[in-house]
Amino acid sequence: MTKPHVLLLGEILHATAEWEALSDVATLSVCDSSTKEEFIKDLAGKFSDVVAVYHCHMDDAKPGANINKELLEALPTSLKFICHHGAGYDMIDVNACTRKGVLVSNTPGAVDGATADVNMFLILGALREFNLAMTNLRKGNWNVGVPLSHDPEGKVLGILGMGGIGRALKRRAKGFGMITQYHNRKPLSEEMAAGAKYVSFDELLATSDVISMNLPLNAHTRHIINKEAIAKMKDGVIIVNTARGPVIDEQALVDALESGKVRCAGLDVFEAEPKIHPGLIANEKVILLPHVGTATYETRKKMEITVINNVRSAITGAKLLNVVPEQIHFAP
Ligand SMILES: O=CC(=O)O
Repeated sequence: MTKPHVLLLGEILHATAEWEALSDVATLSVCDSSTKEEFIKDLAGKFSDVVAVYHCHMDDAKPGANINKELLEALPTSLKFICHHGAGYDMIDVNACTRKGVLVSNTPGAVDGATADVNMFLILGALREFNLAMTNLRKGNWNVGVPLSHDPEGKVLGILGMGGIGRALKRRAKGFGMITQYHNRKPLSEEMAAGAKYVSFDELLATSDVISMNLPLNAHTRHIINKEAIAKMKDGVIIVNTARGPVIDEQALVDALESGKVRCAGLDVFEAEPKIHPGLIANEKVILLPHVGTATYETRKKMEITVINNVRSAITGAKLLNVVPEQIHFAP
């Protein structure tokens, strides 16, 4: 009996043994199409019986990087599962997948600790304006002109999007004496909220000293932080983002940093990464990282194993372990 065909779009760097072990239940292929055109041809040829795809977050130019309506039209009708490596899956058009009967999984949980660590680093770095101090030292100016900054202790942290990363951040922030409030579409159970207060979106904006972006990017959250939202915030607020760049209107943030309305920001993600708004680069107070939230050996391996477990479950049990929330109601 022929085994179901699984296609890897991207690469596996850590869980190679676990990937190879999948060959006990599947025929494994690695996408070697060098252009998008060649990939479309291969989808009608050597990949025409693929049942599940292991999908990585790749440069937009790479074949298969974006699973949009156009690519979904070209994907074989045998395809039933897309198992994405990453918590954020904004490069996959989930509604179009649903219409085609394709289920999508991501890697929640695996990313939480590492991303929350980076998030906490950005909060501390922004509150303490460490980028300015570090730049000053490298310029040979020691601490001359480095202003006093602010403690985390007693500050109100407003988490927008209290999923796994938001909750892991709350635990870390508690250790620094911060008081957490959050906004989600729905309040969490008391156990999951673990003492964090549920507030409306506007209340979170108006009463937080630090606002942390921990929500997925979709049509509802794109530019959720814009000029109007920033106007509702406290003067001198801190904004940090480890989620996705486009949840913030970057131009509005740059303007607010220039006016002092936003005292400082800590950003791991950008609206058009890897391009960064020159107003962010020029502002030495702002702490910037090149999208490294999950970039540790341990976490990347956990993420790869999570994807492989989803592929295995898809192939052997026709269901995904981590189906994305949009599909949870009709997934088996
Ligand atoms: O950006 C990282 C992820 O989506 O996991």
